[in-house]
Amino acid sequence: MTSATLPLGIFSVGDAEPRVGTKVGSQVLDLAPALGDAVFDAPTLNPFLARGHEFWSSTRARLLDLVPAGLLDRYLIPLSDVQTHLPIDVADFVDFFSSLEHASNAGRILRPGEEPLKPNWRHLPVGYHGRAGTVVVDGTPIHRPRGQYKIGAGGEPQYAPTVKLDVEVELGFVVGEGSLLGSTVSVDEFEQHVFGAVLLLDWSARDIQAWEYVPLGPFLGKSFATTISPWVIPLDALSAAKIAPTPQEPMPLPHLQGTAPFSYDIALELRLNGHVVSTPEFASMYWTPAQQLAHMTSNGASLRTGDLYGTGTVSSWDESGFGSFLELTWNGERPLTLPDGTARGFLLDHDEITVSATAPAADGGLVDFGSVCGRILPATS
Ligand SMILES: O=C(O)/C=C/C(=O)CC(=O)CC(=O)O
Ligand SMILES: [Ca+2]
Ligand SMILES: [Mg+2]
Repeated sequence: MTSATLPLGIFSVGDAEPRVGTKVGSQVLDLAPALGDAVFDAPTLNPFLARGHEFWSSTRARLLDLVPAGLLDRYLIPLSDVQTHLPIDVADFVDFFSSLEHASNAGRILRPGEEPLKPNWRHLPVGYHGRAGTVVVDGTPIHRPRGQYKIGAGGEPQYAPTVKLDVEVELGFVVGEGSLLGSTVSVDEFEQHVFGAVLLLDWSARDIQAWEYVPLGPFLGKSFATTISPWVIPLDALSAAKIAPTPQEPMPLPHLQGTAPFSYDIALELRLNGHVVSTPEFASMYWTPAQQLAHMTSNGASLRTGDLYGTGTVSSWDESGFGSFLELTWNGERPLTLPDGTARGFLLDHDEITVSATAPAADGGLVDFGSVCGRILPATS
């Protein structure tokens, strides 16, 4: 792992107020005193994010000079002594649906006999607006949601705890610099507006979702919680992970094209109760994060500091990289057998989901995204 990633997050020690830090190996650098700037003496990254791209890059350049030289060592705190917090005050939350493999698999599972992809899918990155206020940080317990759903095709709807609790493996992108209402943001302006990336768990209740969303997008089937990792990886740390995007056919309309399009080579790992159940590859995503940003603003909707967008489930054509239990168990019909001998359709109470990721770093090492974890608690009464 490289120590040059310098991800940003919010930490606290004991009863002290949360503030901005960067992770350096197994330590956290306390940025407000280390850099002498009150923008880091804040309980979220938003004030820092709002300062814009040039400030993010100059801060990173300063740290890359000072940290390896040992000049800030007195501001380092062992990670084991700190608590991490939700890194951003999430302004708006959007979730895309941009993996060809996931969209095709989900279509086959949920709408057998129909064309798996809707006619618009290859023309625009399909997405929906999620619930910003229920984005939580790594480690926050997830209560099994209740909702309305039908048991079996002919059954009556009932209001009960979900029996099809799922999770989707995603990346989340964090907007730093906003845009004006009525203006659009082009594919080429992505790095100007987006500060960095997090790991994202899109908790999904498939029975609630199936009953409520046709023909609209997901609502209560997904709005009960979304978990993100505590450390935001700056795009500047991912320069060596840039790759050519997946070829697109047909060619997207001009407003979804860039002059030098790119995606990222990021290897994800999904674990259930400590057992690796799949290893999705972000490189296979059809729509890029820059195209998603351009699409999101293509009607003149403005960006705000703290906007978060999920890329959509990262998946594959075979089970080695399936990014949801919907796919891994084919809607519960083919339960997984775990190494501990237990079988799993959808998630059970007390199950623990962990996602981690790495990407190539400029120094030949790896960028460590760290991990994001959520444990299922029984439904509250
Ligand atoms: O195909 C469907 O009906 C539903 C798919 C999803 O729930 C996926 C979703 O949230 C978007 C994504 O993460 O790819
Ligand atoms: Ca999703
Ligand atoms: Mg969700």
